[in-house]
Amino acid sequence: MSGEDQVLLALRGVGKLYGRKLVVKGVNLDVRAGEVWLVVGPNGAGKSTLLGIMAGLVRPTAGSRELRVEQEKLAYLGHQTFLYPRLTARENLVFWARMYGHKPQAAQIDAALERAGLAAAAEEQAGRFSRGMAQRLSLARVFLVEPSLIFLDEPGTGLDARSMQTLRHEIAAARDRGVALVWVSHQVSADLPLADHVLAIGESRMRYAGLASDFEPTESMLC
Ligand SMILES: Nc1ncnc2c1ncn2[C@@H]1O[C@H](COP(=O)(O)OP(=O)(O)OP(=O)(O)O)[C@@H](O)[C@H]1O
Repeated sequence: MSGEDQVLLALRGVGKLYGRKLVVKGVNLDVRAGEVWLVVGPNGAGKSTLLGIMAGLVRPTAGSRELRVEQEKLAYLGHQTFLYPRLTARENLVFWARMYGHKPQAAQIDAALERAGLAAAAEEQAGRFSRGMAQRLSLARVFLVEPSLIFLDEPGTGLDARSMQTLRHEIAAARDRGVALVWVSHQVSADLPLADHVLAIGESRMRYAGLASDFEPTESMLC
């Protein structure tokens, strides 16, 4: 399979205006199977907007987005967890898996809850969860549906060091299965070792898009 064949998502000249405000401009990007992209930039740079465009949730006002996998193979986790508060942790996972057309085995759900550190809270309503527990359940949901392309917007929000470690393992395992992952992060130095590519945006424009190993962040790219 050639590199071009493996492209799961292609952006060409993508831009976004909110009213007259330019938020994203001139983004070109190919995301290939097995790549982990870290999206970095200062607050308000347009990272979430760009991730939303990639995930098909925000319509760009310029350029094109070409998705080369089925929509059902995408998984997205934004700032909101979108859990069902009246459903238990287990029921949330089962419901979500079914939405994606899966018939999850009880053992699969148990394993996902265990990895998320939620085995003891499996039968509790998600609405009672702390921010960290809710985030862990949301992340478990993302990995459970076996997507080809994952978008995570600051997935470390609310996670303690151990959960962050689990998340990094999940990301590495997904990458090794050939899953592509695009990840907005504020913890650049901690997260960079897991990324093989970096997209840096600042002042609405693309500052860098390429190999993580060649990325030399400047102060203005990060804050
Ligand atoms: N729906 C919207 N309508 C109008 N303006 C918006 C909307 N969403 C985002 N913006 C503005 O677009 C700019 C970029 O926002 P965005 O959330 O994409 O940046 P970000 O880099 O993810 O920021 P942060 O690091 O703070 O999360 C901000 O100035 C924001 O206020």
